[in-house]
Amino acid sequence: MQINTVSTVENISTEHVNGRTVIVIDVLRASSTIVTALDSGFASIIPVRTADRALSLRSLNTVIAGEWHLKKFDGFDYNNSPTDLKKKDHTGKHLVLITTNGTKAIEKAAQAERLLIGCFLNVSACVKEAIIQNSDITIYCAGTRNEFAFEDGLAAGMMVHLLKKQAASIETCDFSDAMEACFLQLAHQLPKLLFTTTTGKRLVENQYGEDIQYCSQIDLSQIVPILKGNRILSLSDT
Ligand SMILES: O=C(O)[C@H](CS(=O)(=O)O)OP(=O)(O)O
Repeated sequence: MQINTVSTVENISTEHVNGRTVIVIDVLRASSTIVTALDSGFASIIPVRTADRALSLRSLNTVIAGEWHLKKFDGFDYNNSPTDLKKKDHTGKHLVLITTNGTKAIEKAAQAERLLIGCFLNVSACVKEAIIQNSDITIYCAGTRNEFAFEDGLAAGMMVHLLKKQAASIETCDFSDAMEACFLQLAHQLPKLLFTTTTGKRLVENQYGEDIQYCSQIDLSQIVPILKGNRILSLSDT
């Protein structure tokens, strides 16, 4: 089994996607929001690319969330904030979501054999599920505004480490090994380290420090989100 880690949203190629299991990581915050939404009772997530498209899906059964460069769009119910979303019961509703990096990464990798969503919150469940299929795996870091995001690299490194421990025989790329080394060296500095990353600092400036603390929790959830058509569901519901 080959494991490749892709460092930014634009670095993905068809070779990284076709016939593979792709895990989209966007720790701060899209992946964490998606895991949290499914964990707290949303029936599905509908990722979209424009605010107009999101608003066109408004109905009694939808909740609309998202941001562009951290600012909530006019007319939306929520920012891309997992801790805000959790405050109210939306059981059975569908979350329409647009984010700066995460939903773009999901769209770019949509042709994967299986597309899973991962972050610290569901890291072990996600890795376990990725191994089952026995396909090659691409760990796809969404990053931030076309740049590498350290928090995504650390989560990728943890996944690589778990994969090495659990899969029978794997081959890793240099970037996967580098991220594993970073994770092993720095894991003890979580959650503090996430406050010092580029996205972490931006979130603090915008009063979203609570999200950083929340998103740094390891294995809070057993939910593994999977893309089915144009929706993201919990794998256990498919
Ligand atoms: O909403 C977020 O946390 C980020 C915003 S930023 O562009 O990275 O500052 O978007 P995401 O798509 O969740 O990475």
